[in-house]
Amino acid sequence: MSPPTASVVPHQPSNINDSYVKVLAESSTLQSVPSQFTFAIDSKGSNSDSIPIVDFSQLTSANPDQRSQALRELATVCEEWGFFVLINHGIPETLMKAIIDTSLEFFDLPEEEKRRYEAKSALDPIISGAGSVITTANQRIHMWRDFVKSDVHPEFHCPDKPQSLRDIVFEFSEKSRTMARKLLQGISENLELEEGYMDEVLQLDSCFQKYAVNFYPPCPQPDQAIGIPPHTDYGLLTFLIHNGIAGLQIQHNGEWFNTNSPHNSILVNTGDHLQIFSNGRYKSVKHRAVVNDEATRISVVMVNGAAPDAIVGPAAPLVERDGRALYRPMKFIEYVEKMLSNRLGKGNLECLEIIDES
Ligand SMILES: O=C(O)CCC(=O)C(=O)O
Ligand SMILES: [Fe+2]
Repeated sequence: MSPPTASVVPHQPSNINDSYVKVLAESSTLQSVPSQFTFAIDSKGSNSDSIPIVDFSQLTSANPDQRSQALRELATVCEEWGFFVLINHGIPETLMKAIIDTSLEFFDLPEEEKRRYEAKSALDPIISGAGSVITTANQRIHMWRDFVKSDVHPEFHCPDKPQSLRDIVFEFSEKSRTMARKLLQGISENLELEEGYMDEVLQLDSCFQKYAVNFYPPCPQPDQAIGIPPHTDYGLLTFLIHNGIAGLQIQHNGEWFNTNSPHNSILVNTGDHLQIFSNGRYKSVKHRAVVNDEATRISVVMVNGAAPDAIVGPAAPLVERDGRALYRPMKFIEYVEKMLSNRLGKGNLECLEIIDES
């Protein structure tokens, strides 16, 4: 007689709050949003033809007139929107597709594989899970999304599986870093800072980058759940691409706008550290991810920041020009830790605001 085969018991989360949203969404009996996810929201955003587009090839053009024009446009979009659609950026379409497809495969891995990266601390270099957040109203919200994140610079980390992920994420992070540096160079010129000042103060050669993937399964009641509630991002510039399913909304003049992105474009938003560094000139844009009842949406995000150890405060020449600093300086990585462990709670930027009592 052959020995009995061990019965394989699939991982049963001890508590529904532990469950991956993907597993929940795939359950054939799910018809409404479980109560712990309930977050009533009017998810219909406005559409606008005026969401800005920045042409990267003009920003890097050898033609000085073309470049000056592109720089002026960049200054306006950073001041007025904090968000733009980047086109002609030069990242190959094959790489964009590969990172979306391979990131998607991560969520099909066996649960044990994904649970290897469950967070032990906010600064773990690789984290995967399904997250909940505390809002300003002290409410715990379960977001309708699963995620995986890894730090990719200055140290490179990446989940072991899917096997091809490592090379793809490495290449994408390198290319997006080069792009981030060029955009920041343009921003630095627009802020009339001396060449090299920003690179040196923010130690951009060792800049922090995080790769993050958000996986939003179809939701039976999209107006009763949220992918990610309204928040701003830490860092200087966030890049985002997705699988063609809309869901990112940005706040502009108090109104929520749907973002759409032409084929092969990259969505860029300004982060808290750019607001701090620019002494409030460039606001970190508030955004959220809404869900839908038809198709799985995936977004691949690359956060671009200063070096982990760089102290980020308002740029000294701007403080001099403005007569005062609007924010207290803080080490980049301390801010990230603060934000991740209290994510989407009280605005982190508010903690650094210097109130003028004069
Ligand atoms: O998935 C999206 O569109 C938004 C993602 C996002 O805001 C984030 O990961 O911080
Ligand atoms: Fe975000």
